[in-house]
Amino acid sequence: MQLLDGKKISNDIKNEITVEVQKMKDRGEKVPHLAAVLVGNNGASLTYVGSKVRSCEQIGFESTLLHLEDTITEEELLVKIDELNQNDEIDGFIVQLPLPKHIDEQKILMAIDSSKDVDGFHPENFGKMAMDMESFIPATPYGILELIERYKIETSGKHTVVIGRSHIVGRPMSILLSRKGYPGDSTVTLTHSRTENIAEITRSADIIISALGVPNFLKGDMVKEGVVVIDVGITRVPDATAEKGYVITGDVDFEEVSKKASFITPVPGGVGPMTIAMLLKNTLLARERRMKKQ
Ligand SMILES: Nc1nc2c(c(=O)[nH]1)N[C@@H](CN(C=O)c1ccc(C(=O)N[C@@H](CCC(=O)O)C(=O)O)cc1)CN2
Repeated sequence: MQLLDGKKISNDIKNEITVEVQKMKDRGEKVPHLAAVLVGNNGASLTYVGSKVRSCEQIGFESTLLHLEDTITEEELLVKIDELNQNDEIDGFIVQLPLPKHIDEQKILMAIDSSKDVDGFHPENFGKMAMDMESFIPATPYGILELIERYKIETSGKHTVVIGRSHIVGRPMSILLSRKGYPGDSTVTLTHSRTENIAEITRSADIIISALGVPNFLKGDMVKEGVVVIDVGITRVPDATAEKGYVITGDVDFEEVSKKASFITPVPGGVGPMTIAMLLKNTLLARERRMKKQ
C-alpha cells in the first residue's frame, strides 16, 4: 500500500507556483491577487480561509480577506461581490462555503464574474468544464486529478466509483473523470446516499473517490484487493480527549481499507491540502489569462 501524500504534492505545486511568481516579479509584472469572502465565524471555514491567505503569503501572491458579519443581507453581499468583480487589482476571488442559511448560495455564486471565479462554481465554468473548454476546474476535483497524475495511477479502461453528488466535489469529479483523453479518463459510476446496494458497486471499483461526509462510511468489506481509494471526507468528530476537542475523520475506515488498497489518501494530509494548492493554481491561471487580454 502506498500513501497518496497530498501534503507533499501540494507543497511541490506551491513551489512550482512560487517559481512562476518570481518570474513575473523579474519581468516587472503584477503578481496574482486572490480575494476571499468569509461570512460569519464558522470554525472550519475560519481555518480554511486562514490557510488560503497564509498560502498566498508563502508563495508571493497578494491576498485580501473580506470577513463579513453573519447578519449581512443577501443584497449587501451582492454589492460586495459586484465591487470585487469591478476591482481591477483582484484577479480571482472565492466566497467561502457554506453561507448562512438566509443567503441563497446559488444567487451569490451566479453573481461572480466567471473570469474571476477561481473556485469554478459559476455555471459558465461548470458548463465549459463539461464541454472540455478552457475554464476553472473546482479545486478539490482538480487536486484529485493531480494526485492521480503525479502518482501515475492508470485509469484508462478502469472503473471509477464516485460517492457523493455535491456541486463542489462529486458532480464535477464524475464529469472530469469521463472526459476522453484527459487525466483520469475512466468508466464512471456516480453514487450517493440514496444508492441501493452501494457495497456491490464499490466492490467492483478499481478506483473509489468518496465525498459523502459520513465518517468511516467505507469499510474493508466494501472494496476489492488493489483498489485505489481517495478520501475527500473531513468531518470534525467531537472527541474530549483530543487537543482541539475534535478529530478530523474521513469517509474511509483507514485501518480496514488500507489493508486491501494499492494507494490510499490519509485524512488529514490527503485531499485537503490539494484543494488549497489548486485554488492557488487557478488564481495563477486567472492572472495569466487577464494579462493575455490586456
Ligand atoms: N468556496 C469554497 N468553499 C469550500 C470549498 C471550496 O473549495 N471552495 N471546499 C471546502 C473547504 N475547503 C476549502 O475551502 C478546504 C477543506 C479542507 C482543507 C484542508 O486542508 N484540510 C486539512 C485539515 C484541516 C483542518 O480542518 O484542521 C486536511 O484535510 O489535511 C482545505 C480546504 C468547503 N468549502
